[in-house]
Amino acid sequence: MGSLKPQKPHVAMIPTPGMGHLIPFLQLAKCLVSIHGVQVTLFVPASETSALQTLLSSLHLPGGLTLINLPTLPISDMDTDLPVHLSITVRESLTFIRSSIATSAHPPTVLIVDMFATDAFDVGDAFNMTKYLFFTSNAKVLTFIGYLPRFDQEIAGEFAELTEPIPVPGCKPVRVDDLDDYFRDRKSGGYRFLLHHARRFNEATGILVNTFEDLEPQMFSALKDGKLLEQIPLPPVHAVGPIIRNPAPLSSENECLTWLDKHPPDSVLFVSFGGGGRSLSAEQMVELAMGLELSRQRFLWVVRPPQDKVVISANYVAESGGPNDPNGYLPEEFLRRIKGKGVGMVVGGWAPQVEILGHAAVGGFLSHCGWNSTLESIVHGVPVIAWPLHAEQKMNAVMLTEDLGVAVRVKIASERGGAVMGREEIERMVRLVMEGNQGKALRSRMKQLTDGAVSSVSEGGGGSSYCSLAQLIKKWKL
Ligand SMILES: O=c1ccn([C@@H]2O[C@H](COP(=O)(O)OP(=O)(O)O[C@H]3O[C@H](CO)[C@@H](O)[C@H](O)[C@H]3O)[C@@H](O)[C@H]2O)c(=O)[nH]1
Repeated sequence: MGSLKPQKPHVAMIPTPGMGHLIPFLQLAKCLVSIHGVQVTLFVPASETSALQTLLSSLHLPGGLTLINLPTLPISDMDTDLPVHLSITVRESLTFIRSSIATSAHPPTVLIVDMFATDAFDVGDAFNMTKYLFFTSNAKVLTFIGYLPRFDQEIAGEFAELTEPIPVPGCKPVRVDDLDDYFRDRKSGGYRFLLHHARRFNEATGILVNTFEDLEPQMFSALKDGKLLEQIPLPPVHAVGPIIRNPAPLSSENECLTWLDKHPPDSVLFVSFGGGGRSLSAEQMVELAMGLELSRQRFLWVVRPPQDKVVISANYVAESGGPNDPNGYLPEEFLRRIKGKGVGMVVGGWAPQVEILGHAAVGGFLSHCGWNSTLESIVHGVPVIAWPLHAEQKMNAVMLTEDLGVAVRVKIASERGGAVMGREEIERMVRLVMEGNQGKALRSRMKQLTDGAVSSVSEGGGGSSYCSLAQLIKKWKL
């Protein structure tokens, strides 16, 4: 595990697979090493995805950060609910992690795990480590999940039968429609695993959250008030964000960035549904394509194969998990037209999202509201069209639209995949954000959040997130 100066705290970090969890873990690790002088060993989940390989190969690892690749696991018949998949992957890796720590010349004394990796607390206990959780979403979602064990005991039937929103202490009540589908069945694997981890949250000495206090001021004043913690058994919560990937030096060879260079400020809508957890149906993708075209706004769309397999026409079959080539699942005439007019660009697979959002030409983001994407749009001052798909994304969309006023949201029926959102409605939302006064108002509110985000992590300005992390590390050095 490399050499370790005795005075440096050594931290082991255990993320779960999936770019939305791995990217903030890698970034926190880099920040602990480069800014705070901590030694970090991070266990990288096994994954063959090209996105992960690209990310890892582009990383400039600072001395003091060691990555250990976890072995690929022979897991078959995996439940499709994400919490199950992530949790089992961690459980199956614990023997490897345990022996890796046992044979380390300078064993880590602090353990930081993902919200779906609380089973790794057993390893922390075995080596007498101080245990923390790094929660890769926001404080509101953390509080909701922290409250779940108690609420689970209090309700009798299914969540879907509740006639009122869920009254979570310290936050605005949460509507059942804004929860992931596995909340509709309390016996589902997704629900049971989430509850299992929530019950273990308070084994941690503290929880680091990828947010900043000025973004969720009411939440943090409630969390600092002892009364909330009497109702929700959470350990101390520390806002340490926004922790997002640093932009790489702009590459003149990247086709997305060179295309953006040709367009005026705030004139391009960026469209992306995240790191690959879910995608739209084939039918919905065609409506989105047509809606974008009808809006007459410029767009840059990162497309992924549709969720389902649908025959759209005699020569066009959209197939789930198919290759990342948009020609395979978007109508040929659409691709030809937008290329001819130069109004849009469609790329398959993975794009440099942070660099794109930081480009002056980008003036709006149609997003699934994954928390990393949300933080990246806040840091770069880009207003959002919220199109949440699963996990806690609907709660994030509520925060962006109802609490912060920096987004508009698509019709909820289409988020569930139960109804297809038509091209005219999509056209209307795109125009709302990209044209006129409403778009300007959203953009100007977003820029105010940008200022708060940047100052919270500033070292010189004594930002709140910078100081929270520095204080924790001081304790680890004792
Ligand atoms: O083409 C792409 C697509 C994604 N990204 C990056 O990948 C990350 C994606 O993270 P996120 O926006 O959070 O989406 P998911 O991958 O869907 O994230 C999962 O994890 C998040 C953090 O817990 C949750 O908020 C989400 O709901 C959950 O789906 C971001 O940093 C993006 O910049 C790229 O760089 N290029």
